[in-house]
Amino acid sequence: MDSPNFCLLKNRCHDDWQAYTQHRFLRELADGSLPKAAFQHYLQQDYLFLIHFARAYALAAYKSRTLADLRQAHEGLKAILDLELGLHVEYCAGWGISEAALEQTPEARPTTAYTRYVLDTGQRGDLLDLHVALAPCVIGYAEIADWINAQSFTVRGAANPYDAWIGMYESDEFQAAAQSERDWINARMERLPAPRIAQIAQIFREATRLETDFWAMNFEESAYS
Ligand SMILES: Cc1ncc(C[n+]2csc(CCO)c2C)c(N)n1
Repeated sequence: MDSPNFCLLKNRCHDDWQAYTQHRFLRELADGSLPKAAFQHYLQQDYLFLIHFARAYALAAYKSRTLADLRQAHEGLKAILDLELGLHVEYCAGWGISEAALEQTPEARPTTAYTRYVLDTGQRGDLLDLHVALAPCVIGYAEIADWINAQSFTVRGAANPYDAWIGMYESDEFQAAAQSERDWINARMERLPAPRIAQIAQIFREATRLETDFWAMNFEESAYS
């Protein structure tokens, strides 16, 4: 039998993974029909989300025993601060929303739920628990960009207002970050006993479901904010 690896985590929550990575939000983003208000809500919440995820990578750095693990955490932190947040600030500036205003955005409950789940899982568990809680995000967005590009209904270029978002997650930098995260998790899963696999599969599933809520909230803003 093959040794356990990242694919096993996805297979154990196949339906949840599909619900997350092929969500209605993404279909509409891909063909450009997503209402602007839904995207704006998403991006503003994601700004708050990324600040907490940067803290989670800092926690991963703190929990690292080796220089290699420290560098892995550093890469995640850098990608958020130097790349990802820049897109959010730029989109929002285009809509007349300043960074100061972004910081004042009230946090929606799905944002609180997901970010604090990852931070709590990381504090309670070890470095593998933390990376598995982060995996749906890092690896999921890279797979989502590939999925979007493979769909016949996808519209790219100036005709799609969300083209820059797709462009960021299909980029070599993000695809490489996702691959490095897959490799890191694969190496640590190789000799894990079944009960430990079951534990991390549960974490992966929970984080995946919280990602789905993060898409869904943008269509039902009044229920959350
Ligand atoms: C809700 C939500 N989930 C995932 C990402 C994507 N993402 C967050 S941190 C990170 C790795 C380092 O940049 C990636 C790819 C997001 N932006 N928002």
